[in-house]
Amino acid sequence: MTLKLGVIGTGAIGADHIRRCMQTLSGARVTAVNDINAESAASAVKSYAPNAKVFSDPHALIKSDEVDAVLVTSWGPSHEEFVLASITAGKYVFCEKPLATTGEGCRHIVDAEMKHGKRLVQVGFMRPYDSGYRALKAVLDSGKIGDPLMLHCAHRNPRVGKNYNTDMAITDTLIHELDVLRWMLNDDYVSAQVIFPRKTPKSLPHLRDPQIVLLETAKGTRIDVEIFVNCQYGYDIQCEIVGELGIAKLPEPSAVLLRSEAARSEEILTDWKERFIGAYDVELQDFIDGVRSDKLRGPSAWSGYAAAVAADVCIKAQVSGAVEPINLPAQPAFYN
Ligand SMILES: NC(=O)C1=CN([C@@H]2O[C@H](COP(=O)(O)OP(=O)(O)OC[C@H]3O[C@@H](n4cnc5c(N)ncnc54)[C@H](O)[C@@H]3O)[C@@H](O)[C@H]2O)C=CC1
Ligand SMILES: O=C1[C@@H](O)[C@H](O)[C@@H](O)[C@H](O)[C@H]1O
Repeated sequence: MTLKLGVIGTGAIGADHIRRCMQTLSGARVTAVNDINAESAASAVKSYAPNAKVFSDPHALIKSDEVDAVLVTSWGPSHEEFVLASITAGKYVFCEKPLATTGEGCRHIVDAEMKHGKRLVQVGFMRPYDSGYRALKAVLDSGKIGDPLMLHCAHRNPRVGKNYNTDMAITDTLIHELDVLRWMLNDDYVSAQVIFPRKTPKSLPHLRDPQIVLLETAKGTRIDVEIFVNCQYGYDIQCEIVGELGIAKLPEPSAVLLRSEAARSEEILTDWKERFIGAYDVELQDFIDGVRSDKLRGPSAWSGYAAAVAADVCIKAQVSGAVEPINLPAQPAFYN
């Protein structure tokens, strides 16, 4: 049976997910959409899902018989409400990151899901599905570089819009590293510090950019992550693991090596949509397959909660400048 999907939020990633569900993936189709901006919903439907019904009320969409499972791709602050409503309706829900903008908000979802008694939530952390990160983890797990001692990471966007603020460097951008590095290392964070280097003149007055986040894990691995969202030159994701016996680096996306005008060059991507296109395809196919087989396998609400707890502390550390402790409760057996 083809899964009927309802999508809440038809902006950049919502429209892209509708396109991939309708044109690339198998086993599902988009039957319903909602956006507070009716023009955005109408435009997404026209482009990718002409037979989908446009709902003016997101809660009516969630409850509708025309929807078997929900994709939440609206702005971060609205996620908690829609995920909780999906759990109440007993429907599977894929929620883009962040699961909620605070640890407390994520905890409400974890508690509601455990009370329901079955996993219903998958978080849109796509990096564990990325072939490069998977290859890097395979090398680490093989023991070839020994135990990880230090990680040097960078998350660079060419530029951001005027609504992006200093907190969002953590809740919207660093949140990807907070998830994927925890998965990569199979370890939890115990402290965080945030340092602000000289500010780029390309940033807006209200935004501190770049930032360096220093993390420490329970096993003692030290991580530095540069967040630089007005770097101008491209969309660039770096991750280097320094181990006891060697170094392993995230592969660069494949690109043609060009020899031209007395220079050797390779194109750098400029957009997350292209950089992680394969990972988004695989994560959503995994969600669709998980729902159809009544068992989700992707990043859980607990992963969303763990990342949000660390993000809360990073935001505190932005203000204090101090090394702040991170205390994540033990993972409930429900999520093992
Ligand atoms: N996994 C990833 O790499 C990415 C994840 N995202 C996440 O996806 C979410 C959406 O991001 P974008 O598509 O870039 O933003 P966007 O601003 O392009 O689109 C968001 C859409 O949600 C709608 N919306 C906002 N509040 C709503 C509400 N209460 N009810 C219904 N519709 C509502 C807006 O009108 C807009 O059309 C964010 O949580 C963001 O962090 C975004 C980009 C990449
Ligand atoms: O999730 C994403 C955006 O929401 C976020 O704003 C960007 O910084 C990230 O690179 C992108 O992957």
